[in-house]
Amino acid sequence: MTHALDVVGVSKTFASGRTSKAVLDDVSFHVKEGEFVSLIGPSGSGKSTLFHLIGGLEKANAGEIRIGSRRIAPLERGLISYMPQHASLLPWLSVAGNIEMALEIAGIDRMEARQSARQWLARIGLERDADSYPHALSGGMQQRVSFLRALLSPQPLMCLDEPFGSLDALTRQHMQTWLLSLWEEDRRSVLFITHSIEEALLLSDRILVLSTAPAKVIREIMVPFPRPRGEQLWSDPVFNELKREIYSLLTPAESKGGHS
Ligand SMILES: Nc1ncnc2c1ncn2[C@@H]1O[C@H](COP(=O)(O)OP(=O)(O)OP(=O)(O)O)[C@@H](O)[C@H]1O
Repeated sequence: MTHALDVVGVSKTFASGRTSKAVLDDVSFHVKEGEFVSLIGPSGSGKSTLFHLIGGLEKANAGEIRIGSRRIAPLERGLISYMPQHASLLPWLSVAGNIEMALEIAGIDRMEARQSARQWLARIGLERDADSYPHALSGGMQQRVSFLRALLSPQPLMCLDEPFGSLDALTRQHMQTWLLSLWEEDRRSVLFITHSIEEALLLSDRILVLSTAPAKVIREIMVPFPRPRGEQLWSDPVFNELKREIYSLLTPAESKGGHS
């Protein structure tokens, strides 16, 4: 079966002058069609670097990346839809204009894009902000528009790089349940970076835990909760067990007071 993404034996070392830093060491994993996979790992473990390799912004030293059935050439771009940590909306276009542009890039003609953008904005509760410019929106609203742009982009794989990292706790929680309900209606293949164990457990079908750099995948966790999911998960004992398990994988032995 063809996967949405295959990362096979990928290694990456950054060299600068005489020094070099190995960031990824023989990393392999895949994302199935329609699957939501999260990457969680210590700070500096190369999660964003992986996205840069998949998105063609950096070149791997070894290994292969396939999107769908296509092996991507080094530095080949445009094959994924990408949502960064900070909303990257076009400041000179209105909110509706930003969405229309994503639809037009996806091949929808201008008149239809105009109509469809308004309908989508209504679906995410932003119909009244259609004519505003991005700078006039709150951080959470900007991220909703940014997510919608990624969702409407034509590429089948969405790579979301800690999209809620800069939001306050309450807004973040709202955004998680919002994303979940939208994604559950229209299951795209997603690779999601997060630092939050709860967020990964709430959203994902599978979680890949990375080690410190040079990073390897040290654990794959199948998330067993049925969908649709909601805040009832917080009180599920299995949720708390998995949370503890991931936490202990991410916490180095010395900071737990043990010896390795
Ligand atoms: N272009 C680059 N040149 C040199 N070193 C780099 C470059 N990009 C990333 N690095 C280094 O690679 C390592 C991994 O960085 P990366 O941003 O991928 O980690 P991360 O897991 O996404 O971190 P965080 O969770 O803190 O966002 C870091 O030590 C970083 O300094």
